Amino acid sequence: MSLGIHPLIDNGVRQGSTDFSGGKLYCKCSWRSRVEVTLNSNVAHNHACGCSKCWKPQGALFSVVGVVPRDALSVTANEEKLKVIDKGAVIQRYACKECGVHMFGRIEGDHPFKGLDFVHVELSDETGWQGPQFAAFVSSIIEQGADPEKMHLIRGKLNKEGLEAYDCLSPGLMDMIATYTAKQAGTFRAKM
Ligand SMILES: N[C@@H](CCC(=O)N[C@@H](CSCO)C(=O)NCC(=O)O)C(=O)O
Ligand SMILES: [Zn+2]
Ligand SMILES: [Zn+2]
Repeated sequence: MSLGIHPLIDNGVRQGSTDFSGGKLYCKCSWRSRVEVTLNSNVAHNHACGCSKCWKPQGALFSVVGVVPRDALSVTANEEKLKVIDKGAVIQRYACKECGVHMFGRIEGDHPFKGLDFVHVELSDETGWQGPQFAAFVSSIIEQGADPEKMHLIRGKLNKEGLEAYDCLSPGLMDMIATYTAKQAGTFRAKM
């Protein structure tokens, strides 16, 4: 049985190159009218995400999404085809109105990840992008119809491909969120 986790994971995760410094992402429209996003940076914290909001390719249970500094991202063709799919979400996801692909997600309000844009490197023809490092929001796939009884198979496959399976974010990202929250609360480094 093929679990269809994600094309970048199903047949083995490929790690990128450390000296890779970015490339272009394209939506799925024909080349004449496709939205083009240029990244002047590799991604970081690249991960499989099981949440219901991140864009997934057809048939995949997970999205693969990483971050770049906001200043490293520019829309370089057909920007007028982009629209924010949910203005109420923390991450404002800019999708192509025609093919539906999410080209990037941006946080505008106060947030620990403000300044980072969320992108899907599978939209690039280039190799060298950081490979997926872990899986986040794994249990959330149940909300989209996955069978709870099959979750051990999903987590097993993720682990087999070297990805730790978390039901929220990775410890590194959770620490970033908690550090931000502690600074806001005035409790940062108050103990130990
Ligand atoms: N069970 C929910 C979880 C949604 C969720 O909190 N998603 C995270 C991760 S997205 C990238 O890692 C998040 O930060 N969401 C903020 C946003 O999407 O605006 C579900 O599945 O919907
Ligand atoms: Zn498109
Ligand atoms: Zn997500």
